[in-house]
Amino acid sequence: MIGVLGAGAFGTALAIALARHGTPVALWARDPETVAAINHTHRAPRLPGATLPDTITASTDIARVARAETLLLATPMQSLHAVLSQVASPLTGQRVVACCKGIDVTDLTGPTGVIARAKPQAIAAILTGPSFADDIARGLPTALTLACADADAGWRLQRDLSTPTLRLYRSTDAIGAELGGALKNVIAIACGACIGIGLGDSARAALMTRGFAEMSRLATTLGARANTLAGLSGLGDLSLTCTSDLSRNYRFGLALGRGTTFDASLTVEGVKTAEAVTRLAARLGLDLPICRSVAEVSGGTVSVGDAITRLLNRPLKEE
Ligand SMILES: NC(=O)C1=CN([C@@H]2O[C@H](COP(=O)(O)OP(=O)(O)OC[C@H]3O[C@@H](n4cnc5c(N)ncnc54)[C@H](O)[C@@H]3O)[C@@H](O)[C@H]2O)C=CC1
Ligand SMILES: O=C(CO)COP(=O)(O)O
Repeated sequence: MIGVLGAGAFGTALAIALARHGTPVALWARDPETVAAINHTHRAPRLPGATLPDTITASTDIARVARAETLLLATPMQSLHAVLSQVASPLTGQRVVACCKGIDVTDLTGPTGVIARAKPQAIAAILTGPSFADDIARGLPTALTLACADADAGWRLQRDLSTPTLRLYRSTDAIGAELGGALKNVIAIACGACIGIGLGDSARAALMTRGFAEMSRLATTLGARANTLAGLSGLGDLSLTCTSDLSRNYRFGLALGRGTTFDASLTVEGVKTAEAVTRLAARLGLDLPICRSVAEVSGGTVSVGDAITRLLNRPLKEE
């Protein structure tokens, strides 16, 4: 039995993939309507079109779901600490796998840091990489990074969570994997804004490349390995998110660039992450101009046009 906290698009998609492969899944959702839809109609409101296997059972009882030996956390990043706080158990020795992407604006740590703070006796891991929930739910081939500082636990998680179409690569660099997944969303917003305002594909390629340099600068300063950033969780997810209209972060950026409105009910992790990154960079004395621009434009203090002018007018540098 695997427990999944969060019945949004990603939590539901992972539940479907695991259940199809023969693993029973208990899914926690906070609202009873979602639970009823899953249990009675095998449909999930956040993943329309998908039919859920009947070995997925949903519940509003977080304590029951949290008893599973392996727990996947699939709520948005900024709610992760609050959700873990609702679990009374210390989760001692249980494998707790964050499936969200971002940096907590309160304590400026990634998902495994939040798990360590809330449940220090749990084994924290992260599952991240290029993967749209719809693709996973449809059973299309997907490759992700499963990172856990505890190598033995990571090996077991890789074995238990891989399926014939969900291919997990193992790493012990949880910091690198979670920072790659968090930061690519910020760069995707920048790329969306660049395309939205009409700067074209060459400018987007420049932003992706210089954005990757910022991702690597921050992540390696915080202890990540450079080759983790070059893997699925970093470069892999950056490529997907900065180029696909299916990405909410990219589409949010497009709306900023076009000056149009964006559906506020959608999860856009890059906004808060840009804010957290800007504060982290100031604390660490790092220059991350693209991330800072995304924070300012998303926060409404600078226009897309002014941010671009400022980026282009920076002193010339060595690559
Ligand atoms: N949708 C996708 O394709 C992918 C999403 N992710 C990551 O998964 C995480 C979740 O994203 P999605 O599932 O797409 O979001 P979503 O917007 O589809 O669903 C979020 C779910 O979390 C619930 N939720 C929100 N705040 C909550 C709180 N305070 N307490 C309890 N539940 C709460 C909502 O009710 C909703 O069911 C994000 O960090 C995202 O970056 C990762 C890979 C792919
Ligand atoms: O993380 C994702 C793909 O790997 C999903 O991207 P969005 O959150 O931008 O939709």
